Amino acid sequence: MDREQQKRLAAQRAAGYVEKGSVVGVGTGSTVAYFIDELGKMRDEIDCAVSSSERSSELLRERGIRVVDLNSVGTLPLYVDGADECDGHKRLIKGGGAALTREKIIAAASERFVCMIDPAKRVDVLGKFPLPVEVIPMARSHVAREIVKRGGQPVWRDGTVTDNGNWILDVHNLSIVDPVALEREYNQIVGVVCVGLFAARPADIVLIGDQLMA
Ligand SMILES: O=C(CO)[C@H](O)[C@H](O)COP(=O)(O)O
Repeated sequence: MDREQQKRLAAQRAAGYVEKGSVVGVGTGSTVAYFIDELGKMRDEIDCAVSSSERSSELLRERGIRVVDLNSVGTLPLYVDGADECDGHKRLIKGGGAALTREKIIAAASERFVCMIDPAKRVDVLGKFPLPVEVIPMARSHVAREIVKRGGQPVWRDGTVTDNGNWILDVHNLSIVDPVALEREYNQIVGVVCVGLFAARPADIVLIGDQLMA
């Protein structure tokens, strides 16, 4: 089975976690696009969605799903998103699609975070996928120097502007032994808006294709 089929299977299984009449938190990316297809089929059964990106909002509206602001709903019962890497503790690297900040906010505001991946993204140690860090544009060089001091190799994702008007540094050469500590450490660099490590708040449920990760 190819990766796209695995993503679609994960999205179909994730749709089983959506409760009738509820507000659904929706992530960003190609796997989430399959999930939005599934949500479209259930649009009369759900209330509305909170979206992590302009891209996902557009897809949701195209399928007749109302998109509302997180401030108007408070705590969400469910957030469904993809990831770039996932370790055995359901800790993630996210942000390949540059939506990490809104994704992390919605994950934090959700009671249950269901993450959908294909088998290639399951790793023992996070860090092979370059770690995305969203930065305030004027702080790009400062943050990059601070990351180099900490052993990382930051590369500016030139040309990418996030939905929040910020820039992305992708940090290469990491083998993340303690993801919670690294998330905390990078969060403390002035000018960092968000680190694409979801370790302090990992996923609750990980679907690898249609299989539940133990
Ligand atoms: O974090 C993300 C976007 O910021 C995505 O969830 C991540 O990049 C995975 O994307 P895809 O499902 O296209 O492989």
